[in-house]
Formats: sequence, C-alpha cells, structure tokens
Amino acid sequence: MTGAIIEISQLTKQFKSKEVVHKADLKIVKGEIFGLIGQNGAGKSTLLKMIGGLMYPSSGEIHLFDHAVGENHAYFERMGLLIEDPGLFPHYSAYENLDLMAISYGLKDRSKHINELLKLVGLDGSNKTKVKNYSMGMKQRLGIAIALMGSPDVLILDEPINGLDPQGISEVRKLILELNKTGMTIIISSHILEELSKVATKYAILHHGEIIEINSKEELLLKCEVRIEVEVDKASLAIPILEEHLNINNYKVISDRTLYVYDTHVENHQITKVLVENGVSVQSIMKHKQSLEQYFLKRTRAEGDSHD
Ligand SMILES: Nc1ncnc2c1ncn2[C@@H]1O[C@H](COP(=O)(O)OP(=O)(O)OP(=O)(O)O)[C@@H](O)[C@H]1O
Repeated sequence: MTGAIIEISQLTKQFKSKEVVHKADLKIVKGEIFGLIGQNGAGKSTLLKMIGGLMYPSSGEIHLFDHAVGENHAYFERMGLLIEDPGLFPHYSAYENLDLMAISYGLKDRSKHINELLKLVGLDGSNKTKVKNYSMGMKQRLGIAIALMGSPDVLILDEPINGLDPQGISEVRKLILELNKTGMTIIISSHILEELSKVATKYAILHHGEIIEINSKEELLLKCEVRIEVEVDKASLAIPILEEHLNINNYKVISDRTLYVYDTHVENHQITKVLVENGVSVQSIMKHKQSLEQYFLKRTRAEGDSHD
C-alpha cells in the first residue's frame, strides 16, 4: 500500500440491472478530509455505505488500515458513520440518546465518555434538553457524537450540512475542522462543492457512479482561480514589459510561451496593447474565471447525462 488507510479498487455496486457505483478507485490518507462531491443520485451514499461496511459491494476490493477487508469485518469497527438519519430518539435528551448507544457498545465508563463527547460536539450546555427541541444543527452534532462513540479512526459523514441553516452549517463545519485537528481522518460528501471546499483537503467528483476526477485542494483552486492566460512568442521577453508598463508583478510563467497574470488591476486589451507595441506578438489572451460550482457543473456536463 501507499500510506493510504483506506484504499478501494474497482468497487462496484449493482442493484438488479442498475449499476450505481462503477469501478471506483480511491486512496485516502490518514489525517485527510476527503470530500466526495456529486449531484443527487450520483452514488455518494452507496459508495460511503460500502466503505463504512453497511453494504456489500457487488465486486471490487476494500483495504482498510493496510488489510484487505474480505470477510473480516472487524476493520469496519474503526469507522464512525453518519449516513442518512442518525436515528435519534426525540423524547430523550442528548445524554440519554448517547447512553443508549454506549450501552449497545458495552462501554464501561459510560458517563465519562458521554460527557467528553457532549463537550467535543458543543452540546454539553444542552444535554438535558429533549432532542425534539434541538435545532437541525444540534441534531446533526449529536449524530456526529453518536458516530464518534466507538472512538473511530475514520469518520464518514454523508451530506452532514443538508437542510441546515447558515449557523448550523458553520457549527458543523467548525466541528469537522476541530476533529480533524485531533488527527481524525474524515470523509464527507456533499452536492455543493463550494461548501465542501471550506473543509476538504482532497476531492473526488462522483458522476453517475463513476469517479471522474480527484483533486488536491491546491489543484482545485488552480482550476478555479481568476487569472489572465497569455500566450506569446517568448514569455521571457513579455515579463519585463508587463512589469515596467503595467506594474504587473503577480504572475506565473507556465512555459516558454505561456504566462498567467493574477493582478486584477489590468484588462486583457491593456496587456495585448503594451506587448504588441513593444514587439512581442500575442497568440492568445483569455480571462479564466469560474466559481467552484461552475467548475463542478462544467466537469459533470462534460461527462454527459445519458448514463441512465
Ligand atoms: N437499495 C437500493 N436499491 C435500488 N436502488 C438504489 C438503492 N439505494 C440507492 N439506489 C439508487 O442508487 C442511485 C444512487 O443513490 P445514492 O443514494 O447512493 O446517491 P447519492 O449520490 O447519495 O444521492 P442523494 O444525495 O440523492 O442521496 C439512485 O438512483 C438510487 O435510487
């Protein structure tokens, strides 16, 4: 293996004649916040259920913590899952909900563990309130506390911000980042790339059950950044001209002929004019700007929508 604590190869799930996840390959490294992005119905929950041991794959392999899972399901016990409804008891308090879970885990020092969990998810002040009176964000944090009950190494959260108001979103986001700081590896799915980008360090785009792209945070930001792409006959000649005449100093030389300009005070026509006037011919110039959401849509549209 390659330092990955989760590795899936050619993982496929078929429901009758419908293939919902198709030959997915992924490696997840310890300490990562791995974002799985896909539109509704892309197969995110199905893929996460297989990784979390809630569903058998039709074919393919799962390696957890350097071991092929095969028939040995003990490795799944090191995963904490919040997939779909956390199954809370509305007439019980957060403490009571967690206590029921702690009993099912057979934990000895239940009260200590529960109080630590409540503190961790920021519900220690409201632990006596009945869950039916909780906000969606609080319920979601309690769901995360339940997922953390078995002290997992990996936390899998399926669309954890779905249906939350901005405050709930921000609370859950903060909690995810705090948990990650303790060294926990987190897999999180969403259909909103913008939101995922606030926490994830790596991204896989799932489309019609296929992983069509995997990006590090840096790669994704590069694809979505605002810049002017300039193609000239010789980049080394263009640079001093741009520096001197347009005060451009925020740029990157991509090749002998290509420059990316990040300064926002200049327009394409100014760059073209000053280069041509100083004897550098401009082959092309283009403003590159797209939001994360635009990028995601473009990427999934390029793959087509006709798989059904
Ligand atoms: N048990 C099942 N039997 C048959 N089809 C299923 C089953 N579970 C999921 N599907 C189908 O598989 C496809 C992918 O579903 P899945 O829930 O994994 O997608 P998703 O990306 O999580 O979407 P959403 O965000 O809408 O939940 C959908 O078309 C769904 O109807």
